[in-house]
Amino acid sequence: MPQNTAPVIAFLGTGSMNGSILRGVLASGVPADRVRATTRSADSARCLAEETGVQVLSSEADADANARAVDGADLVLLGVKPYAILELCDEIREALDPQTVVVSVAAGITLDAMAEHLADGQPTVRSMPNTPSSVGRGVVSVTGGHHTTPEQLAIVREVLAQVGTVVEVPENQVRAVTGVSGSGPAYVFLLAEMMQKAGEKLGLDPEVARVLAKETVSGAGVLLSPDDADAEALRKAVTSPNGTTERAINTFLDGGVEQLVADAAAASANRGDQMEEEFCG
Ligand SMILES: NC(=O)C1=CN([C@@H]2O[C@H](COP(=O)(O)OP(=O)(O)OC[C@H]3O[C@@H](n4cnc5c(N)ncnc54)[C@H](O)[C@@H]3O)[C@@H](O)[C@H]2O)C=CC1
Ligand SMILES: O=C(O)[C@@H]1CCC=N1
Repeated sequence: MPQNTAPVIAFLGTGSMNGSILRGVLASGVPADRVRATTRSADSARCLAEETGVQVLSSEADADANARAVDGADLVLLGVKPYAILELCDEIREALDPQTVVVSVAAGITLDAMAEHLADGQPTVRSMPNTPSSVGRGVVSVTGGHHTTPEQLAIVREVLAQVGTVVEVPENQVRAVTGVSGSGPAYVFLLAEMMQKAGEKLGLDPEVARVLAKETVSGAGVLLSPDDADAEALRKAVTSPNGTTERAINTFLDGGVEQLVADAAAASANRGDQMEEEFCG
């Protein structure tokens, strides 16, 4: 993305997820002066500003912080917790330019609910990103709202492409995206935690077990990185007939791991549905 034409982006609520996208956007070469951010506390605003060089306003220190941050922005990324998204829409509604595209990264908040809390005709996008965005290896879905033009959606896609792979899905599939990739990094980290514990049980020093587990998961991730990489083929390359890995894989499969992963993804998706009912009515 050419630096002088980069859209001005405001990140409202810059914690784990919006912070990951912010760091990824900056790492891709978007200049810090094209970006603003808000957090709740003055301390976190100061830390983030020092780390990134971006102007960060605190909503605790300045009640107008969010409204001020969206002034002149082309894109606004809403990154507060789901229960607070619609309140934040109310807060910034009058300060938004009619052309500004409002992108929510929240689970369980629908495009219709956002539209009800913004001015008529305000362009909106619902997205479901994940935290590897901070290292440019995120994967994120986008769904355009009723008033979002293809050109506006293309700009959002272009910005998010700086932090990873972008897919477009209909809104009724965001629940499935959440179950696979939104929550997904946590599944992989859980596996790494369990591999470390297993190593300790097998008698390894905890630090050695930590390094083995962490490097195995991250190294396997690198092998899976090329576009044409195939998880099944990579697994088979480790699995010698009647060897050690075959015994381990069969232990996973006999223990019902496939059903367990499907159940976990469905539980995440179903919680997204529940949140829609709780917060969007
Ligand atoms: N953490 C993740 O891996 C993912 C999170 N999400 C979505 O991202 C959103 C945020 O989640 P996290 O980043 O995990 O939460 P978080 O708690 O780390 O971040 C929320 C941030 O919002 C700030 N904040 C709260 N109220 C504010 C206000 N009125 N004005 C300005 N800043 C305010 C907080 O200080 C905090 O920095 C949620 O809606 C979640 O559904 C989506 C995909 C993945
Ligand atoms: O746990 C959550 O609700 C958020 C949404 C997807 C990942 N983290």
